[in-house]
Amino acid sequence: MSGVGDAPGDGEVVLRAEGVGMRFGGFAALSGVDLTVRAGERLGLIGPNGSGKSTFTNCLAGVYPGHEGAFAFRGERLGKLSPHERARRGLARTFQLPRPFRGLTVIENIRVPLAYAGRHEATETRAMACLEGVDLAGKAHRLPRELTQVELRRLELARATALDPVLLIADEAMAGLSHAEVDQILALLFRLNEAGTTIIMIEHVMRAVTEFSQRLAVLVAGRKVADGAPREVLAMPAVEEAYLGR
Ligand SMILES: Nc1ncnc2c1ncn2[C@@H]1O[C@H](COP(=O)(O)OP(=O)(O)OP(=O)(O)O)[C@@H](O)[C@H]1O
Repeated sequence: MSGVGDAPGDGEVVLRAEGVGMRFGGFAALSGVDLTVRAGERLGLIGPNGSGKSTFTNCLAGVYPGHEGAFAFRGERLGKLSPHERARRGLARTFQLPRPFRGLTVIENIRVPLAYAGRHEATETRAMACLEGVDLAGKAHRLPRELTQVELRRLELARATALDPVLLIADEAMAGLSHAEVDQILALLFRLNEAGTTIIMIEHVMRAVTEFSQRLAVLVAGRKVADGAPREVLAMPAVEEAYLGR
């Protein structure tokens, strides 16, 4: 399958994963995964529970430096770069369970990553702009425990995108949200993508992932079994079987 379909497929390659694998003890959670992502793309990375999506994300983010294979990000081999060094190069992720600093206000939660990255210039203004981008400016001085679930997801997105990442991996940003809340997060992700951020969406909410993605890559039991235009991928027997558990 060609992969990129009629998406902006001729853009610069932002990410190239080659033969990525990860073992936990004797168990291969991920095996031989190749993936190419181009600038501006909206890619859905799907697969049943336990198929390796988060493991792939953790390998890419630098959490598992002992993985097999290699990543090149904007042409640079990531090698043993730490998660922090990868973030500085424009790689961002959200976590399945938002992890705000519970003792800090909403705006302080954004100022911390900005300061950590050495962006001391006007961090207050920049942090407020980030919150405006996710419609949370009105809650800037609240504590995370005062936020609703969808507001926490929006804060997580603001935290992840405060440094203007080149590539954002949104890992189950919509789990447990209502239909209307899923639409809120989708709208934010579309907005980020329109502003130039390449996005990999890892999601079980199929309505959202099919609406969002120009391309789908499917993992089953740690291997990539499909990669291409959503309609074609979802019609593939291997994908149907994986989802129907046959
Ligand atoms: N730190 C770990 N130690 C041992 N096994 C792990 C570890 N992390 C993941 N696994 C196993 O690796 C496999 C892939 O897990 P992973 O979390 O990557 O799947 P996933 O596709 O993200 O699942 P989900 O959709 O449920 O989040 C699973 O069998 C999981 O139990």
